[in-house]
Amino acid sequence: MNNILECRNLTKIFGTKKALDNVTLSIPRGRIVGLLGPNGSGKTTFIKLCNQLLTPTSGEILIEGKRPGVETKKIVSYLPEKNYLSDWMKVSDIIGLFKDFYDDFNAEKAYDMLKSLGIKPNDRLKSMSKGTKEKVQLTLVMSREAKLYLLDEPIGGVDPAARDYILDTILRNYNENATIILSTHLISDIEKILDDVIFIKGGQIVLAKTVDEIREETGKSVDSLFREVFKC
Ligand SMILES: Nc1ncnc2c1ncn2[C@@H]1O[C@H](COP(=O)(O)OP(=O)(O)OP(=O)(O)O)[C@@H](O)[C@H]1O
Repeated sequence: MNNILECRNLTKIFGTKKALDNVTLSIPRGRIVGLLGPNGSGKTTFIKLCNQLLTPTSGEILIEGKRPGVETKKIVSYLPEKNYLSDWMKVSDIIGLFKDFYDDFNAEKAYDMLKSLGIKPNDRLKSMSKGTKEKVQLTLVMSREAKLYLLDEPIGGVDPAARDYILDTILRNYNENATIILSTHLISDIEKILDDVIFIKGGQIVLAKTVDEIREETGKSVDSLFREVFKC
């Protein structure tokens, strides 16, 4: 099976709001995919459906051929848009927690990455800035040897100087057979690491191409094309 994720006619309706509207997609292994769209376009809804935090109104998602559930959670590493770690915890406590929870968690890798970001095992979350907490959370998620990483706004709260460093860290630490799907508004920062992009608007996919195709066909960067497609 070449695709790590497939969804067919996926629809999610909240009350009268169609957050996702008949989305059909295939995402291959070994790709870094940007899920890009304006506020309220359905990015978080899609990522939550992949993690079984929401259930589809109709249609289906298959991850390695299986519907989201206990089995898929073993191979999916998920970074939610909000910080869910308790403030009283030390970095070493959180690493212990991840080790207990996930068989594929590599604690040595996590400690190495955190060290290079200047974060110590005894540091407590409550003493950290929002951006530093985000770095900790992203490091933990990327320290799993997962097959699919779902990152919802991974660098939103991190200062511009640290963004490149974090993106390099992601690239250096992920296995090339795995796939990363990340949602972001910070397209110009992130486009250099992307293989593919998906533009989503009003819950519908309006474009799904490789970054090379976009550059060859339009002569534009992903950021410029995004600004054109989503001009207010
Ligand atoms: N629990 C909910 N109840 C009602 N409506 C919701 C709920 N969750 C999302 N929506 C609506 O569904 C649509 C898609 O929301 P979603 O959070 O997926 O967008 P997004 O692309 O992630 O936005 P942002 O970039 O602002 O984070 C929005 O119109 C939102 O208001």
